[in-house]
Amino acid sequence: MRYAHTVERVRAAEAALMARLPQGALMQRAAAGLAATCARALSDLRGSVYGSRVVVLAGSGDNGGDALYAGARLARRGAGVAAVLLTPEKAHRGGLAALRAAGGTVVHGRGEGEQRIERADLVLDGIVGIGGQGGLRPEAVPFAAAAQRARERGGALVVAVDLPSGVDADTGEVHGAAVRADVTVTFGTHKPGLLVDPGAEYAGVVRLVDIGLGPELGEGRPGGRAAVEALQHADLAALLPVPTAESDKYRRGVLGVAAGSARYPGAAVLAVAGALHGGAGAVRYAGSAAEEVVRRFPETLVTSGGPAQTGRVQAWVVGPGLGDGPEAHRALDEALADDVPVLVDADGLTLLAQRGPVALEGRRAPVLLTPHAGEATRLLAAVHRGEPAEEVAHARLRHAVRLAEAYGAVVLLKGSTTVVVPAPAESARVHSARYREWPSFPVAGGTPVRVNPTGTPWLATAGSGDVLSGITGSLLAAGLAPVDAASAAAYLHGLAARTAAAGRSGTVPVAGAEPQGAPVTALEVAAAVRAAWRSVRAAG
Ligand SMILES: NC(=O)C1=CN([C@@H]2O[C@H](COP(=O)(O)OP(=O)(O)OC[C@H]3O[C@@H](n4cnc5c(N)ncnc54)[C@H](OP(=O)(O)O)[C@@H]3O)[C@@H](O)[C@H]2O)[C@@H](O)CC1
Ligand SMILES: Nc1ncnc2c1ncn2[C@@H]1O[C@H](COP(=O)(O)OP(=O)(O)O)[C@@H](O)[C@H]1O
Ligand SMILES: [K+]
Repeated sequence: MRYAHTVERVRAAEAALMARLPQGALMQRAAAGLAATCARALSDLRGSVYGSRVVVLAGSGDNGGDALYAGARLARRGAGVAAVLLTPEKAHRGGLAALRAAGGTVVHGRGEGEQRIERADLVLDGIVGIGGQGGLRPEAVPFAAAAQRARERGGALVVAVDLPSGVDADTGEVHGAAVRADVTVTFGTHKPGLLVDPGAEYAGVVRLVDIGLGPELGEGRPGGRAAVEALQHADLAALLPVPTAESDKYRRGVLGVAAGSARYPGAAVLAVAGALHGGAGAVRYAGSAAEEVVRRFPETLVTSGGPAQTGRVQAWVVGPGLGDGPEAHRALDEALADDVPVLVDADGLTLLAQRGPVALEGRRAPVLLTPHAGEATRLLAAVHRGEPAEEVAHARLRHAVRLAEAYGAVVLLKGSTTVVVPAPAESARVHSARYREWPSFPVAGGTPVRVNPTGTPWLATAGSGDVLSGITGSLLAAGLAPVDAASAAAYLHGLAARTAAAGRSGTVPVAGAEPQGAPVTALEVAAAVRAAWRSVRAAG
């Protein structure tokens, strides 16, 4: 598992650790790790550190201190290091003295600073770290723009110190200008903003430097004190159900799928495709696309009636391609009336938004909502004001938490970074009538939010969401807890798309890297789940 902690937690852990260490020890650990990463990158880029051109952008806090000390270490190895001080009178004194003692220089004036940046091999972004508020301040913007020009020219590598300046450490939100980095060297633990878009996109490849904060952060205990966590191959291998000698199709899980309509039969086929590849022992389909489904997948048990006419299932997927007619309403009602976990997606979410959270009241078994940003907007409009979809996508952690709170449901919010939020505890369940203030992220005392590390923009293709619903439903029917089912399905789905696009299995996701290969269709993603599953088990 990869864990990320909020600024508040990092500060508390840092304070506890610093009390036992000599002053400045943590900063030296951070600077040593940072300089080592930069030295490796410079060696790869130009063959050696000696003679390379490095510019340090240093703000007024300890983030600037880290960058200046790292600059000093690079200068001692023969790099030409120049520092641009954003507020010279407040620059980190120890770091600046170390840089000067190692032969580094200070650049004066904006023009010279920009020129140096544009000619640099490596730019260190130490403008602001976890002490930052909002986007970059105006005085920093021209230097960030110069760094971006240097990157685009293909010359310079931009390395962010702890996190890209201007990115919100706790949420990944970006308000205004921010630095775009190729590599982010982060200290002690990941910050949520490095794992969630848009922040994750600004961060590029993230390298973690261990500075000894682990025990203070509760590492080693399940979940520790993390606000966000991301599954890795080994976690997934432990979660995926594997049949035993005693298994039969019922024990492996029977999933009900209520999807598709005369107008959208394809959604039914795609949801069933995802379900069959997701490992259910059997899939029961209920709806008016029964003929199309059985023609394409003869192994499906079908009825043209609704969920109430279907035999027993261990979980329902309801919504993809249902439309909004009376049959669609009936399918949603009947699925929600069954005392098993229910995943509501697509048109099912639009119908649910018309009714609001009250439609889920009285249910005991879990509900899992899987909206994209537009559907999330509609669901939120039922309880509060509907913010535009772009705003939901831009602040995805916050909005997914709001949705989970408002509907008392597990929420998987799809998009460039898919996030999975656990349902709030019963006591914290808030409904529209009592709604006064939105909860803020992270929910105090809450379980970590899961973020999916395998997503790829190749998934932005019609019907791929239906496939995800099917995979998730299968894992729900197999008995996985909803958060596990949702996050494991998102992981497999992303990996399957990468595998299908690249034409080879086992592709391990690399953050910040350009997508490999060629376009894929939703059905091909479903078919590639098998290869993804194999690669996960091989690694586990
Ligand atoms: N925690 C740990 O374990 C360790 C932490 N370490 C390091 O310390 C870093 C945190 O240092 P920090 O606390 O000094 O804050 P930091 O991020 O440098 O910001 C400082 C000042 O920036 C300003 N400013 C604010 N917003 C701004 C904006 N948008 N745009 C521009 N400027 C802005 C504002 O100053 P003001 O100008 O208002 O006085 C603010 O006070 C952390 O990220 C890591 O690198 C490691 O050394 C070792 C272990
Ligand atoms: N830019 C992107 N990067 C990564 N994944 C994406 C991106 N855009 C969409 N996706 C994924 O593609 C799928 C699309 O689902 P959805 O919006 O429901 O489409 P549809 O209704 O056509 O099936 C989701 O799993 C979503 O997370
Ligand atoms: K920074």
